[in-house]
Amino acid sequence: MKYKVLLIEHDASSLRVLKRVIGKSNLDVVSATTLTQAKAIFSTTPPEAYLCAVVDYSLPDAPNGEAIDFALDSFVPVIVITSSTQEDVREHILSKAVIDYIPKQNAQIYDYLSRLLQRLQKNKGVGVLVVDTSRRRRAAMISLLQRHNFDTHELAKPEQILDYLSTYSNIRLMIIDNQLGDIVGIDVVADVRKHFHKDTLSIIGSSEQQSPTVLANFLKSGADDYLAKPYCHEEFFVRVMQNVEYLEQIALIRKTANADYLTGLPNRRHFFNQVHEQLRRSHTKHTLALMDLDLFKTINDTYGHDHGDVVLKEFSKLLEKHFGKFCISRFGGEEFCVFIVDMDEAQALPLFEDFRLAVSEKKFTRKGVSVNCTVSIGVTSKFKKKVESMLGYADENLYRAKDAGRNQVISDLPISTN
Ligand SMILES: Nc1nc2c(ncn2[C@@H]2O[C@H](COP(=O)(O)OP(=O)(O)OP(=O)(O)O)[C@@H](O)[C@H]2O)c(=O)[nH]1
Repeated sequence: MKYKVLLIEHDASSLRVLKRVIGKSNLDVVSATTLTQAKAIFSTTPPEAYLCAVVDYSLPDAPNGEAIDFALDSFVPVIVITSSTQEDVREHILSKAVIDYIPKQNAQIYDYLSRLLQRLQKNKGVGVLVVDTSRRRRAAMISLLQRHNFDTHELAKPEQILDYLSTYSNIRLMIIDNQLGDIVGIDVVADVRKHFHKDTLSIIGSSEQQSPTVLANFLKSGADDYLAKPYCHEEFFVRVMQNVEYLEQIALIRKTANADYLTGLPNRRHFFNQVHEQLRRSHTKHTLALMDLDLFKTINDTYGHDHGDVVLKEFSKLLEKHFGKFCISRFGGEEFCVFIVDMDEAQALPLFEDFRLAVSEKKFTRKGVSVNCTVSIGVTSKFKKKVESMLGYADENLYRAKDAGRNQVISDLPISTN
């Protein structure tokens, strides 16, 4: 869903630049130059359609931040921009429940706004759990987090944390107080870390105790950061954002390391990690298939390497469509692999036969030129100690498929479709 941003700005040149910046963030801009105009436009759209409002503090018909109150009263989060450098204006803005305040000082503010808008969109999918026995302290944090569009969760007691984190898998950050009745937050963190790794969950410990050992013990027990109470809003957000962004960076690095550069499919190493993970849970029957595009060199030689790349990418999409719920991989070159858990080759063969047919019927088109391509598939359910042993058996069957004329599925079973 493409969100809207309500932009209320009187200055024409600033309006033009802001529209461009917001539009670049893949958001629809709804703009107004006065509060009156904004009210008229806003009355026709539900507030849920808006990611936020970007509001100039001083407008001709709203000189003292009245437009901020209008947006907040309409349940739209607000980013304020202002050319005023007066301290009392800054304090007035920050006394309201705004997302942020951006002074119109230099061109960097547009870059900052752009990053902020992207964050607000991403935050909608990021869960944050606040664990604190005090309803007032929880409410204060939840209110701050909601301004930044986080998906918020709260718990007054630590006993349910593990179940909670397992149920709500989008929770990326837990902020936990140290005084949890009879239980110490530091001990809870140590326990949570046995189940949730730092790469998937960040933890910020927090306390009203002014003791340096609390901070150190939180960090030694597995917390990533510490927030001393009382805290100022800016510090709270900086710590929250840094921890969330750290996890996103890790996820990005992991994704890059695990994926084949051309097709985006899992690479061989990641494929076997996934397969071993599945085998830990299931010990019944499995099927592995090795696939190799037929006479692919001819496609490269005839139509060029770029067209060959298109074939590989389109083939990968088809593979995902047919086998996306199983483990799949591009092993390299024009060789692919599929591992199906809890299914023997007799059950899996029709799936591979369907796929082989779909590939043979597909047109791989680049710049108006279409080519056909077929695939040979070797399938096995034979397993000797390690799953890697299946590769050898599948490879033998793949060789037989090539030898028998290509464009076919060969397994250890004598079946009619072969
Ligand atoms: N376009 C493109 N070609 C690749 C890529 N990786 C490997 N190839 C090419 O894939 C071709 C594989 O050719 P061969 O191993 O001779 O096999 P084949 O032509 O498919 O013949 P058979 O396997 O016997 O059916 C070679 O020409 C490689 O250069 C890639 O990422 N992109």
